[in-house]
Amino acid sequence: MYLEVKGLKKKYETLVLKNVSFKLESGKVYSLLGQNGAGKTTLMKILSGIIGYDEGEILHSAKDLKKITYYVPDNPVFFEYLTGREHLTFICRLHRIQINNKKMEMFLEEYNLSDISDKFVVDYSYGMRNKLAVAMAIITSPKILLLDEPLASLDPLVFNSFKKQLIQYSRKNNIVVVSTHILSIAHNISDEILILNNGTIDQKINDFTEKEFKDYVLNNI
Ligand SMILES: Nc1ncnc2c1ncn2[C@@H]1O[C@H](COP(=O)(O)OP(=O)(O)OP(=O)(O)O)[C@@H](O)[C@H]1O
Repeated sequence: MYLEVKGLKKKYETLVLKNVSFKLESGKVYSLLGQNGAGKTTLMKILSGIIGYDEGEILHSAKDLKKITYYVPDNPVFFEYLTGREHLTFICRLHRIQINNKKMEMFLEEYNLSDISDKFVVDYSYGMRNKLAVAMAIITSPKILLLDEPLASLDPLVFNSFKKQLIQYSRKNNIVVVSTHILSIAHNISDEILILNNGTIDQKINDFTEKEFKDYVLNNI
């Protein structure tokens, strides 16, 4: 699976994306970085087909990009009085995915959700909600997983297991894009970085040390 964006433009009242070009390949995690209002959410919504764009091209090897892409927003919405397990079952039904009890238990175990799976979401912390939102995406096996600031609220232990899971997921021939403001997370998790600045993208392989990474991003953001 590959995806190439060429000369993408998106205008609201002002031109937010002026000339955005980059390439994504299966098997990699990408961090999407940029100042508040740079256009990260706009770009993710365009990639997932939620909103359109004004000019440019999105080239890809998929039959239907919308069907293989899953966007997790920064403020996911839940049914407060359904449990985590019920949300996962619901999303599987919506995507016509068969999942038996044994598989569901394995999935809950793998994503460290067993303890909270039978609680109502109304009782979840912010971090738990983010975990559930990402699990709901992963259980549908999207080839392109777009995560809008999902990691900020996770404690270091949960973050570490989360990081492993996202990297593992990408290595199964999938693309993972994570938007974040936390540079140590971006450095830790990504194979490549996409810096959105002034409506264009700078794409770089992440072979930086953490200090080099921070210096580079801060000078180019
Ligand atoms: N539906 C909309 N109508 C008009 N303007 C919009 C709309 N959505 C976003 N914008 C504007 O587009 C710009 C980019 O917003 P976007 O949410 O994509 O940025 P972002 O990089 O995700 O920001 P943040 O890091 O703060 O989440 C902002 O100036 C925002 O006000």
